[in-house]
Amino acid sequence: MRTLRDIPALRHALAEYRQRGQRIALAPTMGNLHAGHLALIENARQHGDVVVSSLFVNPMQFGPNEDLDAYPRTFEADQQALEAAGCDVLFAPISETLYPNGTKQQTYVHVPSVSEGLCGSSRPGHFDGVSTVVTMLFNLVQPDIALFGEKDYQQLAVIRKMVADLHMPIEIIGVPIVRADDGLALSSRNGYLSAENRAKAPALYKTLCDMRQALEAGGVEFSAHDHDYRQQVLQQGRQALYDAGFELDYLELRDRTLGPVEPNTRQAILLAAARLGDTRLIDNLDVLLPAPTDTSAAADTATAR
Ligand SMILES: Nc1ncnc2c1ncn2[C@@H]1O[C@H](COP(=O)(O)OP(=O)(O)OP(=O)(O)O)[C@@H](O)[C@H]1O
Ligand SMILES: CC(C)(CO)[C@@H](O)C(=O)[O-]
Ligand code: BAL
Repeated sequence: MRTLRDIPALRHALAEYRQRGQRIALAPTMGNLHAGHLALIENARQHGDVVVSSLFVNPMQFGPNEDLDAYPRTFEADQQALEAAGCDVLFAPISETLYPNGTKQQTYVHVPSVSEGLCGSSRPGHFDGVSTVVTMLFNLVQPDIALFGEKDYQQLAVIRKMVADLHMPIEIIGVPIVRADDGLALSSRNGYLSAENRAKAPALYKTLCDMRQALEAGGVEFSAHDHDYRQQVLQQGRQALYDAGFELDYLELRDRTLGPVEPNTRQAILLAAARLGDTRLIDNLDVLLPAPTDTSAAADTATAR
């Protein structure tokens, strides 16, 4: 694996692969790698001929009171893990390489609508930082394919929209969430959890699983497609997280494009962000809502009886 820190070396190395007609797959990361990141590399190997990963803790996507300085940096271990996983090129720039004029005067990419609400509300400006640095990485690497984890579901949706709106010739692949044995979604920030909070953390996924079951099955008095029933399940989920010791940022049910759930929506997704102490965790789970009751058919049946 080649580790490259500057732009000319990266461009030179990638031009060689491109000249040979090899398809380049890019997996961007912020380092402190775990099995979730390695699943991106594994998928990149399946979809491309050359695997490029980037490791950059992007200052532009951190808010002023967030954990930029505390973010775990484990470069040597990450390098070894990437090499063992079959990565061909690691691009690990320093901040001045990507932001020679700092981040304040930086031209930025804003993806409207899908970057608003959810994490966009809790972390103002976060997705502008993500779309901007991902655009830079796309311009520098010019990958054929890029891989992102479904754990950061809104981020994936923002990148898909940016790529579509700006006609970037890149196939975006979402990789399913890799979880610990107890269900907790792997995340670099899990390392911030105290032993006590790590023991509480799986309640986030468990709550989503309980809610999925309730939403898919419906209630005794309600059709599972009933708006009030869904609100009741969401309220119970919020209470369950509160009881488990979480402070909730959001817990929402959306359609899979992150639009609102409409009466005929079936493919939905539960999304949550919640804090245990200072640690902010995110998770999501897909839900297949039952088909709406066909009232005209029900009325016909009733008349027939
Ligand atoms: N558990 C996971 N399963 C699948 N993909 C993941 C998982 N965790 C992270 N990823 C993906 O890896 C890529 C890099 O993410 P990042 O380096 O921010 O790691 P992270 O563990 O999500 O860190 P953080 O705690 O900062 O959110 C992103 O596309 C992200 O969605
Ligand atoms: C996509 C990304 C590498 C951009 O900094 C980051 O947001 C992440 O690690 O998910
Ligand atoms: N995994 C998304 C990067 C971030 O939280 O800043």
